[in-house]
Amino acid sequence: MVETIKGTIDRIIYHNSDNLYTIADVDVNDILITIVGYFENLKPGIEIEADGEYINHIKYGEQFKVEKLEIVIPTDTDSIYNYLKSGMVGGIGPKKAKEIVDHFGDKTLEILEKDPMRLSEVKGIGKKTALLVGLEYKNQGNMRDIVLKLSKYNIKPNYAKKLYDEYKGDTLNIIQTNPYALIDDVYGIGFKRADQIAMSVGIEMESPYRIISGIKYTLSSCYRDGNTYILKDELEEKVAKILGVNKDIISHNLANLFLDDSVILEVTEDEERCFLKELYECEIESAKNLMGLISYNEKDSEEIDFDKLIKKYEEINEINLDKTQKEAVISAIKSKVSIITGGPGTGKTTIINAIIYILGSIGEKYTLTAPTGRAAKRMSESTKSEAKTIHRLLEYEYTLEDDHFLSFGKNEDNTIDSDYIIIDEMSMVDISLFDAFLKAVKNKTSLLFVGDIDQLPSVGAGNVLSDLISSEIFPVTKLDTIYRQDKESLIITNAHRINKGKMPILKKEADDFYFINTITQEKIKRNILNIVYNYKNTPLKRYDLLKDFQIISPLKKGLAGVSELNKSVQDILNPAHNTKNEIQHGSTTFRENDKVMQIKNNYQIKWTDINTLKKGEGVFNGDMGIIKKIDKEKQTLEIIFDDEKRVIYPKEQMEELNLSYAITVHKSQGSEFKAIIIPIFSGYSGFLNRNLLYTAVTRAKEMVILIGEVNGLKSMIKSVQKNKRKTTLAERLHDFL
Ligand SMILES: Nc1ncnc2c1ncn2[C@@H]1O[C@H](COP(=O)(O)OP(=O)(O)OP(=O)(O)O)[C@@H](O)[C@H]1O
Repeated sequence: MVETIKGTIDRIIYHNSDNLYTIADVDVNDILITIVGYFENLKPGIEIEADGEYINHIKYGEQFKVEKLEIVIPTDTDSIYNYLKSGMVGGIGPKKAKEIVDHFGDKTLEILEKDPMRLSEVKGIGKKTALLVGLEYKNQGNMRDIVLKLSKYNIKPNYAKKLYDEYKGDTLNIIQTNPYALIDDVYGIGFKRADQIAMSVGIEMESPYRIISGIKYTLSSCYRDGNTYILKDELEEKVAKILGVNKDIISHNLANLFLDDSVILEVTEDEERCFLKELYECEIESAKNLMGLISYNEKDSEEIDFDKLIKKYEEINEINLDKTQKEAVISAIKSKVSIITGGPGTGKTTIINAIIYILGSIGEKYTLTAPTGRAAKRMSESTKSEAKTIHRLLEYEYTLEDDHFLSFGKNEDNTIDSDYIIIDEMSMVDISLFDAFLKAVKNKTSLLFVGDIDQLPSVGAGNVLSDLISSEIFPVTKLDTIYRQDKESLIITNAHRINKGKMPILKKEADDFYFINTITQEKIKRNILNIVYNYKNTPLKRYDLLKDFQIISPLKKGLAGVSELNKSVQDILNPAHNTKNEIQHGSTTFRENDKVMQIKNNYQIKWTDINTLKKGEGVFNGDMGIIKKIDKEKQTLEIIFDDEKRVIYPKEQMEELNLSYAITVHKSQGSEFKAIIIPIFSGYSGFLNRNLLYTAVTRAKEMVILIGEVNGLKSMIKSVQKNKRKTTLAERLHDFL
């Protein structure tokens, strides 16, 4: 039965600022009643009136479940003072509250609402503060109103708050006319969520907003799978299925998108392709710029005495480059654009070092770069020369004004000053970054792309390294002699075996490659947890499990997927303790000393180098760090990334973080760890393939432990992910030949 209670908030027992779930005690005529519901900004001392029902909670007893809550605007000066001093209106604390109420008496709230500038009559309040307080007061009233109205459309308060923050007074109007606008405007709202809202608001199934949004959503999911285009027929079918409408309606709306150029249709002899405009342009521009580069002028390398320089390099480094390696060095220096690909331990780094030695000797200015922070760091260490991430090399900037726009300081008008640029880990470079990079390359500059073609392709769209090789336009050296191969070390031997489709060798005496045979995800998980728990009695004993060790799982979900493993391993490696602060975020508990990973690029977040105190911006997808401190009051996390960058995460940014005791293979690309555990599963045909296993195994420097099913291992090794991505870079390069 719905009842109404009226009283004063006595204390807030719990408040989750994420979803606004709140538990509070309310003093109703001297009796404390516990209310639960979703509220923004309740403070002790505030008077409320709430409609709801009494429920019996198994653990907490009787509670009042609130359906509707209104803050009673006080009228007498004491109540107004209590209301203001509670901090309800940002910018006014207890002292100011008293001064304001003393000055305006029972007219205070009227002044706040209608003529806030008069607040500056109070000593110590300037015009600016008066304006800000007035705006805040107005904002709160509007927000309460809108949050309430949105709840009718089943929009929870946490979303309602995000919407209000974005649209303010226009919120209702936008929700009722085109909720699909939310997808672009409000972080965290995707097509599915917007569509649910649209349906509850009563938007027509066949509304053009809905169809067009569905088309764009489907195109972007094809882009997320790595393709740069999708066949028209396939697109129409997919959209029709997702939206539950007739395919003809999709064709009709798609035609309009072709007309305004936001989707590009390309008809070839055998295909009708649909592209998102940006990706279409990226592939064409990249091809044009790259071909422009090689046509600019041939390099004059006649004068270089390669034999002498290579010999010298060999003497200094006490190494003899083999024939292929020497040819790779010479070809790389002679060519405007060239490629070196090879698996682990085949000499890629050795060749890069030889090349930069020669470039240094002949006085050419070279630049080293790699797609991720970790890969760039490794490149710096192995070459003893500075290597930057491609983003940093391009001097990325992120502007808030222009709709969260990422731009690069280095571009066609301000090119990179270098004679020779080497990109390592090229398999991770996607078409958008490649396009931005090529725009910033001078005509005189030569390029060398180094990578391992058998690794998983880039997370973003495109298949750049593979397309460059298959175009057969640039000199390519494929390294296949394995040099780093200690007698008893099996990691590299086995990585190459896996890559060739053979089962790994499992020798008793080898102490760096283990396979623990077990079936079912439950047992796999139990085995992993056992090893972590008893690691002092296992071969992992020589490692620091926070720094040197990584669990790399092919799956996100499931018992032995990343999410579950993270929770369980956290309990073992960093259990709760009264000396360690914690913060709850969604279903994740972040605790001091936890290992975490940034899961999306954030170009703006500020960091301070803990050694040099240098300041900078940007933490990127895949960066890992440790939570050093949690400020429970301010609800912030202090994280140190890569032992050097200190970053403070406010509550709303925590959705960009995951625990990272376990990470996916995709997130592990470009990183290396001393010891890793990989769970091996059966099933998921196609997804669990050879490249995935190969990429995971090659992340380990000293020890690999595979745990799972032999049949799963066999089928992964058998399953080859043949270049399934739909991309056109190779074709475009030929168009410009
Ligand atoms: N021609 C050679 N003769 C002897 N040793 C070599 C030769 N080429 C490379 N090596 C050695 O093999 C090891 C692996 O080489 P390098 O690190 O260059 O390979 P890589 O392809 O970069 O491997 P990874 O991708 O695993 O880092 C190094 O210790 C290197 O000194």
